[in-house]
Amino acid sequence: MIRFEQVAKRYPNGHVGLHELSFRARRGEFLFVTGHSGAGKSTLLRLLLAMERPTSGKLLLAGQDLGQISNAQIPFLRRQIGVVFQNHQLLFDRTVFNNIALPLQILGLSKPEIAKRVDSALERVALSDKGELYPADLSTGQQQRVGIARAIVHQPALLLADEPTGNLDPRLAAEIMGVFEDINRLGTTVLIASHDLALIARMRHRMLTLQRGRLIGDGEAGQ
Ligand SMILES: Nc1ncnc2c1ncn2[C@@H]1O[C@H](COP(=O)(O)OP(=O)(O)OP(=O)(O)O)[C@@H](O)[C@H]1O
Repeated sequence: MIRFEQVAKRYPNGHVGLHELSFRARRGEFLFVTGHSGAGKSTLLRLLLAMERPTSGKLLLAGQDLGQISNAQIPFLRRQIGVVFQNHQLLFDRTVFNNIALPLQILGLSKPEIAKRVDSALERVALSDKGELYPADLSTGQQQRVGIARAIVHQPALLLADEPTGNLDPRLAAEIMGVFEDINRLGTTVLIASHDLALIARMRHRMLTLQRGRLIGDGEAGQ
């Protein structure tokens, strides 16, 4: 599903985001990317989203070469990916239902199809009864669940998350990680960038450790 072959990213100002990073992830895997601030986690995610291009090396996502794809192909690439942010970026003047529906409205799906998919996404994050509420009516953990529902509503093959539990207390953070595991069990590949080592260690998934743009560890967390 994901293949980094000696991928390097050097920013125009000379900063190096990644140094010749190589790893592969299979379809259906659950993996964490961890490392201190500046280690290259966000760079890795931005490369997968084609927000940045590799400076050298080869990066393949579902068989597509992200160093070579044209700008016109990028929207099609992003339809295969869902993204969860730390501050979920919900629209507070829209209901929960309409927040989740937004990506499907942009894709031009019919109203009945949108309703069906939003209901299914709400069910997957255990918020079926909250669709008509507004984000301000929800707790922080519930708001993050809405962010996850919005990220999976177009049924992406790959779900990326950048510090998705950064604002949550340990109990809620563990709960949100459980939601990611449920989604993964249904076949979605999940890649989460996080520096919460205590939480990651309890989850026993694959963990890639970056340090100053280099891969210094690849194995099961907590080992
Ligand atoms: N847009 C950019 N322009 C220039 N340098 C950048 C840019 N983005 C990241 N960098 C540099 O690349 C390196 C890796 O940064 P990156 O944001 O990928 O790390 P990170 O692990 O996500 O850090 P954090 O946990 O703080 O978000 C850092 O040295 C950073 O200064």
